[in-house]
Amino acid sequence: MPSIVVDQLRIDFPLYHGQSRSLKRHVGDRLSSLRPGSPAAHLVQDGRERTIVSVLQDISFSLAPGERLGLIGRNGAGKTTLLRSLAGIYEPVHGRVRLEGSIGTLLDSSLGMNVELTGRENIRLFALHGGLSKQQTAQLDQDVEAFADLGSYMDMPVKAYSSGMTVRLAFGLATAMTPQILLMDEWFLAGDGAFMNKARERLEAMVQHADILVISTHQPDIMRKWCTRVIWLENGKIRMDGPPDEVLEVYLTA
Ligand SMILES: Nc1ncnc2c1ncn2[C@@H]1O[C@H](COP(=O)(O)OP(=O)(O)OP(=O)(O)O)[C@@H](O)[C@H]1O
Repeated sequence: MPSIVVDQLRIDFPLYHGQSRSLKRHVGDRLSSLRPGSPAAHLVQDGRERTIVSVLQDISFSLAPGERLGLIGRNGAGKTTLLRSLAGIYEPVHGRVRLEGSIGTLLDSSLGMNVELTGRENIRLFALHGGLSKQQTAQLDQDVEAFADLGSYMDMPVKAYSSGMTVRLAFGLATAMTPQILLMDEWFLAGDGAFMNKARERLEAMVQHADILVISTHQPDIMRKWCTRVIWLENGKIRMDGPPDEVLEVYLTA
C-alpha cells in the first residue's frame, strides 16, 4: 500500500565556512540584526564556524492512499525543498523520510530527459528504465504523443523545444504510467489554457485511483479543488496542517 512517512525531518544547507573574516562579520551582523520571524531567521552558525541555512526543521507528517496534500507558504518557506526531500534528491540531516510505492515526479521540467535525444527516443528510454514490454512501449509512445501534441517536434531533439513543450512531454511521461505517489511543483500548471485543461483532467484521473499527491502551489483554488489536506510551511516549519478550507482561511488572512 503506498504511503509517505516523514519523521522529524531536518534539512540544512551549508553556506559559508568561517575562512573569511569579512564574510563572518557580515553574516554575524546579519544574524544579530534579524527580527524574529523574518524570512532569513533560519540562518544559523554551527559549532564548526560554518554558516548554514536551516531550511526545514522538525517536519513530521504521514500520508495514506487517497490523500492529496497541498503545500503552501511564502517564497522561501521550504516547499520545494520538502518536495525534493520526498523525491530523495536531498538527504535528511536529521530524521527520516520513507516512501512506499512507485513515485512520479514533476519537479523540474527536464525530468531526467536527455536533451540530445528526440521526444520519441526519450519515451523509449523511459520505457526501458521502467522495464516495459514492446507492446507497452508502443502504447506509451502513442499515449504520450497524443497527450503532448507536439506534432513534428516529437522527432526533434528535446534541446530544440521551448520550455512549455518540454513541460508537455515531461507531464505526459510522468502521468502516463500512473505512479502511486505523484510529487509536483506548481509551475507545471503554467501551461496554456487548452493544455492546462488536458493536464488537469489527466492528473485528476490519476489521483482518483487512490494515489497520493503532494503539490506545492500558491493557488488557493487548486488547493480547494485538488487537495484533501494542506500543510502551511513558514520559515521551514509546519505552521498549520488540516483541511484546505480551514488552513487557507487562516493563511490568506495572516
Ligand atoms: N541549495 C541551497 N543552498 C542554500 N540555500 C538553499 C538551497 N536551496 C534552497 N535554499 C534556501 O532554502 C529556503 C527554502 O527554499 P525553497 O525553494 O524550498 O522555498 P519555497 O517555499 O519552494 O519557495 P518559492 O515559493 O519561492 O518557490 C530559501 O531560503 C532558499 O534560499
